[in-house]
Amino acid sequence: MIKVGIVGGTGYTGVELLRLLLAHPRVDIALITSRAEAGRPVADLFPSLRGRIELSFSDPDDEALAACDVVFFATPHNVAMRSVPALLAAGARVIDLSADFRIRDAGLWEQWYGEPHLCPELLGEAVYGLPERHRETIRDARLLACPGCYPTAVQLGFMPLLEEGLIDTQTLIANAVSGVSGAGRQAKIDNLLSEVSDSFKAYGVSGHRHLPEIEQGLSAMAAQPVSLTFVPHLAPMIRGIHATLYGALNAAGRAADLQALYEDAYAHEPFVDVLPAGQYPQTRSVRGANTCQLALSVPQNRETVVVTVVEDNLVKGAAGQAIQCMNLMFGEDESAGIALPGLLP
Ligand SMILES: NC(=O)C1=CN([C@@H]2O[C@H](COP(=O)(O)OP(=O)(O)OC[C@H]3O[C@@H](n4cnc5c(N)ncnc54)[C@H](OP(=O)(O)O)[C@@H]3O)[C@@H](O)[C@H]2O)C=CC1
Ligand SMILES: CC(=O)N[C@@H](CCC(=O)OP(=O)(O)O)C(=O)O
Repeated sequence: MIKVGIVGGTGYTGVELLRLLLAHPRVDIALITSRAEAGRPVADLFPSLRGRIELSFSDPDDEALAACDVVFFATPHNVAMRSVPALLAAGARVIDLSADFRIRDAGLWEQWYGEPHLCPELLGEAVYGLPERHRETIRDARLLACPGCYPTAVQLGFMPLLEEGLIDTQTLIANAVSGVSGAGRQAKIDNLLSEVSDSFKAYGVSGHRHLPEIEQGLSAMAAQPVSLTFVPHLAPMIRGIHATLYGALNAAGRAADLQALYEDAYAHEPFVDVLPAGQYPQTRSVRGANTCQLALSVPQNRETVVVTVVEDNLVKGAAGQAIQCMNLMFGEDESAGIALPGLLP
């Protein structure tokens, strides 16, 4: 059995990890932390877990966490990097759902996250947890940096086009929409029901912290620097991300069978589903599932390709993808515990 610790068990991604890991055949959850709820039974805070878990929340404690085989950090950024060196030194492996180890350049990280990075020497070792791109290196990772929710959708959507060199790398556009759970579970006036319902807005247009992470990943796919216009939006739904991606096709792209390209590229991926031509993915279809669904469209002028992508931000965008990586790291079936259909048809 894999002995698991979760830091940040009361947040949205933390409880999603719990929901999925409790159904995992090879996982034993040893520790779940919360500073605010220390001592309280987990099932008392989350009644959906009644009868499924006996543990109570505990205060984060690196010594206790170090006895786990793997520790998940479902915490805001600037938290995991305080504990990771000690946990790795003690032999534990770490899967960080936050942004602490996603950007390889410490200076760029500090520019976007506004604090000095506490262990820049580990940035080169951290493996970016996008299995569709880094499956083999994930297997050997001690330190796994889970991609952000928007970055997962945008990178999976553009990947085959960039790897094959079929679009202009300087004019990429991603319009992406998130449900409110993407902002976390802590109380914020902006996220009140009365603020977000019956409303739709863009935010972070002049610069969102996911931009450098996405450009880093896309540039590696294209083997040259890419430039992306990234516009995130908030929609009145709880879960889900919908991204609409635009790429200007070059001559090779205009001549290619893009539907076949995507179907072939993702044919053996358990969690990427390319829809038949003419269909468009909906967030409701992947709610609760570790699935990224996408569709290709080429408007009649054949100048631009449009890729529409959906995922559940808390599953393929966070906890599900983290477990997919854990399965790879521990030699388990990649789909163990996460082979779930969406909650709605
Ligand atoms: N929500 C989403 O859709 C996604 C989120 N992520 C990332 O995952 C991480 C968690 O997100 P989310 O679950 O939404 O966050 P939440 O705000 O919902 O939960 C944060 C959790 O972290 C704990 N925590 C906060 N500060 C500390 C600290 N200093 N030390 C230890 N524990 C702490 C909190 O509990 P307590 O304060 O009681 O200790 C709480 O359990 C973030 O980095 C986020 O960016 C990634 C992809 C998608
Ligand atoms: C709706 C909303 O506010 N979303 C968050 C991003 C989601 C998130 O948690 O960021 P990571 O994926 O990097 O962890 C935001 O825009 O900051």
